[in-house]
Amino acid sequence: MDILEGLNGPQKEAVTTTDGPLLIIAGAGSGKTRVLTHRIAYLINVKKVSPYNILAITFTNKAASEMKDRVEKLLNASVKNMWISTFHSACVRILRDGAERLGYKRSFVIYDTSDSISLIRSCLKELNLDPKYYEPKGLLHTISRAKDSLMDPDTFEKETANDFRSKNVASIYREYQRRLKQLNAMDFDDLIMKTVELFKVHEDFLLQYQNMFRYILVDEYQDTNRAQYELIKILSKRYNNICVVGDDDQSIYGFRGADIRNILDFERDFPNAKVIKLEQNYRSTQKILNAANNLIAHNKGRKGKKLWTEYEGGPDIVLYKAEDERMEARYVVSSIIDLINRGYSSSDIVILYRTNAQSRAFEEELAQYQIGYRVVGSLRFYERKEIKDIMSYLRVIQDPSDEVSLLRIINEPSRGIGEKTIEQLTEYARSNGISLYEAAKFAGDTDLSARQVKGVLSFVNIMDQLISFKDDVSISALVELVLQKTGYLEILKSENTPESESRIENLNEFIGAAKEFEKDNPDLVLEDFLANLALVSDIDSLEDGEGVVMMTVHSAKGLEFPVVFMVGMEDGLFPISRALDNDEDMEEERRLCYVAVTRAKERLIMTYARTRNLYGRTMVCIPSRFIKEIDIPDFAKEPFKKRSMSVEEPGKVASSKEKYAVGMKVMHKMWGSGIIVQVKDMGSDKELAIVFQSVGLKRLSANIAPLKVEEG
Ligand SMILES: Nc1ncnc2c1ncn2[C@@H]1O[C@H](COP(=O)(O)OP(=O)(O)OP(=O)(O)O)[C@@H](O)[C@H]1O
Ligand SMILES: [Mg+2]
Repeated sequence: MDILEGLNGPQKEAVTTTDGPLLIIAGAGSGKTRVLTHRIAYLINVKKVSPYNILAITFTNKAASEMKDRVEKLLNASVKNMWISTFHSACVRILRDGAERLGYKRSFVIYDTSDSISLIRSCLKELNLDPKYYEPKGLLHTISRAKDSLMDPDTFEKETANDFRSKNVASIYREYQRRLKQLNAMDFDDLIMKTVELFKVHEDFLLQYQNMFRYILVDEYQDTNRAQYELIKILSKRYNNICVVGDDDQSIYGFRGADIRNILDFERDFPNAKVIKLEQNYRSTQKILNAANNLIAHNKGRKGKKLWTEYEGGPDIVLYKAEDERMEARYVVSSIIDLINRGYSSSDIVILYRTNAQSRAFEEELAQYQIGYRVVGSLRFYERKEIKDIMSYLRVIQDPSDEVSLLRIINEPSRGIGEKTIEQLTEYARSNGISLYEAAKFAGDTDLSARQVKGVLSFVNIMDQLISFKDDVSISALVELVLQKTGYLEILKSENTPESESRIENLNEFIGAAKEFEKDNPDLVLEDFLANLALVSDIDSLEDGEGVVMMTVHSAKGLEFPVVFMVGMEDGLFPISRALDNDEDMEEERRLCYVAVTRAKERLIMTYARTRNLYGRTMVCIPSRFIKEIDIPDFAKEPFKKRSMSVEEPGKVASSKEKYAVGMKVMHKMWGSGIIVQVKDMGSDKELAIVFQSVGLKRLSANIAPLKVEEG
């Protein structure tokens, strides 16, 4: 197979310009990733470069394995051992080889976030600092940013430590690094920083790798941080065959230390760099590209470029205004049902949102119609740690003998109730034939130390209090009380990291879910609420490649879908509120929106709500400024065929099978009310798939089922 086949002129040039520095700066969907894969194949097949002399870097493991697949197809040979990987996995491989030179053992361990946090805790103890004022997660975040810009503890101290607190932070960083090394461990950020250090200190080692990686390729270059940039700069110094592809308009990781200067300054740092622009887009319709071009034109400081395509026409972009977030979810899901009926498969469709907490409304609505979905890059709402924790609290309040739930929360947040304590309590419970919760009340009668007893009793105290509130306050108020009385919320607040912020958002969203439930079911109690949650959270997991995809815009980078829903298009949500008074953040939000728009191949549907309950608050919303900037004169107002809701009077028997359509509400004699989700032609009859509130999905014959059409 000819490797240059299926490439346009500039793409061919990019593939065949193999020597010297090359910057391919091009808009979304213009074939950058495709150029990289063809370039690898070209180097190997035509230039006879050994696969071992190539290093290709992508942003995620998924992207790396996709790139391998594509190269294998082009070459018709296996590339299993090739260095096509993320920055982190490439560095692990290099460090396994050279870590001994830095005083680590070959077998160094890699610490994940939770390991790192417990280590920071222990450093605080060592330094006699109070974790209340030096919150471990916040510290880790600070240390991580320092490592992103290659600041070791000394540099960090010199450059930032100018008051009492920051001096202490520098000491914590120093102690943390000392302990890591002592433990023969590296955290994620060390992987990059230590590799750079290794190369800087050991020239012979560097030379060995420079000779090995004669050709270096980097995808999504706009999102590299300083440390990663230094790494590729130092590696490519000898042969200078470095090809980076990126799109300054898609730089969206500034908050994680990605440095847009890396792309804007490439030509300065690599003199003689050749620059190739790709402008033809092969992904999207012209209508979608117009939207993307209009939007991004509002950013200053960019290397201006405009996308075009031969794919004229295509369906109009849809803008839908919903009354509130539940109507928004309902609209999106009924549109999805319509699209599926028109032949799209559910995995062609993605719902993109700005923050994870937004997924809940869609998850619930999709579950109701039994449409499979996957939440990518994060957990489903009800699988998230903080949500499981709060649900466990509620379960224990409902039924203190629920041991599984009790064990989940007895030391969450940490109250010094460790494994040993729990073991002893369990034993006491078993030998006295009582529940673990009962046993906890008698902690004083066990062999536990005074300190342990105190911890256990204070937990029981809080829980007893909460249990006594159960019947007197609403469910949502109870949830708030749990978060307050247990200190759960306070601890998250003091962490003050993007992660803890998102946990708080999710918890507030959970309060919102409880409020919704109360409003809809004023007579129901905690037990019913929990039963209802069990239903929503218990959906079978899907095979890979099935189901509607849901994810944040951040995780959609590099991907493409025939149908894209962009939901929650409101000022304060997208763009996110903190960007409203900060120009730099606003430009990053706009790039993020550009990423979202350019994921769409055929259809783009944007929705916003007039009012929104999010994070447990009701807000009156203003449509996103990005909608105006996208500036489409003719948004389709009624995107999907208006469903023939009912031509009959409400409640009248639908006698003709023609009367049924997807989305109709019907009333069944036995099963009560339901909604038609599919109509299949069966010759003279039709098969109706209906989701009933009482019994779930049923398939019925239109001719004989005892149905009445309800008012839409
Ligand atoms: N010359 C071409 N002929 C036909 N299809 C092409 C061509 N170049 C790219 N494509 C197709 O266009 C789509 C977008 O390509 P690709 O993902 O490589 O773009 P990209 O520039 O990496 O996009 P992003 O900026 O979103 O990462 C893919 O489906 C790809 O197969
Ligand atoms: Mg790409």
